[in-house]
Amino acid sequence: MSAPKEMKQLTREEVGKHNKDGDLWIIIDSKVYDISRFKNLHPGGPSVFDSDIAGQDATDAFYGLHRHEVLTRPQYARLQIGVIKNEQPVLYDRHIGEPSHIPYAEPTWLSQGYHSPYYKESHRRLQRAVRKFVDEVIWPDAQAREADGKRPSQSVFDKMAELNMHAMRMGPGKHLKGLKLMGGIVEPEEFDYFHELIITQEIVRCGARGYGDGLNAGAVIGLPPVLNFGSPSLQAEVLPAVFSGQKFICLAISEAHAGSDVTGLQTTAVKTADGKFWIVNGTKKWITNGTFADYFTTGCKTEDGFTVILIPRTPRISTTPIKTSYSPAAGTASITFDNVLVPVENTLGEEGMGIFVMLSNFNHERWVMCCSSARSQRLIIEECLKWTHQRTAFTKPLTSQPVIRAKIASMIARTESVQSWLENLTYQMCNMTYKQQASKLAGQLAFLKSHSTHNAQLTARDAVQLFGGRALTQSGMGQFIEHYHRTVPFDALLGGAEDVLADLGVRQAIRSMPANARL
Ligand code: HEM
Repeated sequence: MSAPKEMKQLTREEVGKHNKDGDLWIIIDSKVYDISRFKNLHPGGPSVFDSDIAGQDATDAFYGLHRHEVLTRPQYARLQIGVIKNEQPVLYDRHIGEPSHIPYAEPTWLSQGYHSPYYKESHRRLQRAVRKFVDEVIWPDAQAREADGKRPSQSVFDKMAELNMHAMRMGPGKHLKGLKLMGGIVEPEEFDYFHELIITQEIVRCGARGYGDGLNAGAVIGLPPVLNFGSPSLQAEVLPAVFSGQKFICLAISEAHAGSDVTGLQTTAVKTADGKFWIVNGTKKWITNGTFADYFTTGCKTEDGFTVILIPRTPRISTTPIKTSYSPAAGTASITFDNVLVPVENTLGEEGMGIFVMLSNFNHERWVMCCSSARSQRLIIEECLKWTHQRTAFTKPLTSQPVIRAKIASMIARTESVQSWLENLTYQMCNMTYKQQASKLAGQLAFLKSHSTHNAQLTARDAVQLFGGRALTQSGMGQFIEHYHRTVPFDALLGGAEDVLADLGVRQAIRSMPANARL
């Protein structure tokens, strides 16, 4: 952060002399800016500089109205002409690759001076490496693509592939065997659900929901059926293609006609007379990554019921982008299958048993969503704490108002409860077989997902109250709040609607009631 060498060393008295139109300097965090010409171009208007800040220290005035990032944009950074002699800049927004020092901006296990029984040294190594990678490679692409709506850059997929991140996002399992994970800092055999949680939570820190989904969310939900039910030859073709970031896959279940009610689906798969191919016809809707997917893990109505089939892209499949409230970077699509021929070997699981293929992945999918939700709530807390700390109203920082502090208290309590429950359940997953997870954790994870997304929406609402009008604009101080508030309702729907999941949790509990229990 030190000033470039050619910067003038100035005293505050010298700066103070440049305090009029045509010769106007200000100090922000010990850096001196010449705004003589910029004044009339200033997006906030020229009049703000006519006040007593001309030639003076405008640090507090600046941070009450702008994000730090404004000063790092090249067109504004070059307004800096000097530094104040014997002073150093002390303000920053984020240190690349470093943990945040804002209270509650990190889970306790990453906060200085706290302890956790869950995370081993390999988790900490992975977290540090992924944090750096996300800050340096993913974060800038996330901000740019969320804004321009293009899909995540292929260079990001490629770099993730080099580190085998796409494979790690599928969780622990034999698909990791022999792979060099994150440059070799974690052994495939020791990779567990906490490692996976770390990767998911680190990526979510980008605060770009559409981009986050664009970054292979389709594989997170669409590849497990291939991993668990695909034939060896199908796996040999599809897994390396997806793990190397060269091919993309999506889960194509929901339709305009039906979503969770799979019996209502109208996409049909009928066998050819020789029994060698399926002929697939129908439409799908809201399919994440659908616009650029090469493979479609597709729910079809077949003679025996509901069957899941892996359909490679052909010219007889058309995918059209759907405009949603988040960025088109997610590749959300409507899909039409028009007499698409698919080899029967591409059937995932048994014919007519597609529901088991889908059910088998629900727990993991919901757990991934809880990881994301817990971390994105924390990002909002960090934004809110910074804002209410630096913003002055009625001559005092916003944090001096009890109503503001009460909102922050609720946000923190909600987020910490989600993360703690999540870590508990992750620990259970690490110590249970898949079958045990299915019977013991379906209810717990349904509850946690419902609890997470309910809390997330309360936090989004509270954050809007704290940021006021700035929570409604897509740039400026409240840009992450606006984004979060706009996109967070998705989380309460995907992978099971909030109320339905809460009900599922209770129904599971009732099923486990001992027959002889009485008050
Ligand atoms: C080098 C110094 C400055 C630069 C480069 C700068 C740049 C900007 C930019 C880019 C915006 C658009 C909103 C955003 O992107 O956040 C903005 C808005 C604004 N600026 Fe500045 N600014 C500077 C100094 C100041 C100072 C010292 C004040 C106040 C005393 C000020 C008052 C405002 C106001 C009131 C707005 C409108 C904010 C809103 O609508 O939320 N600016 N400025």
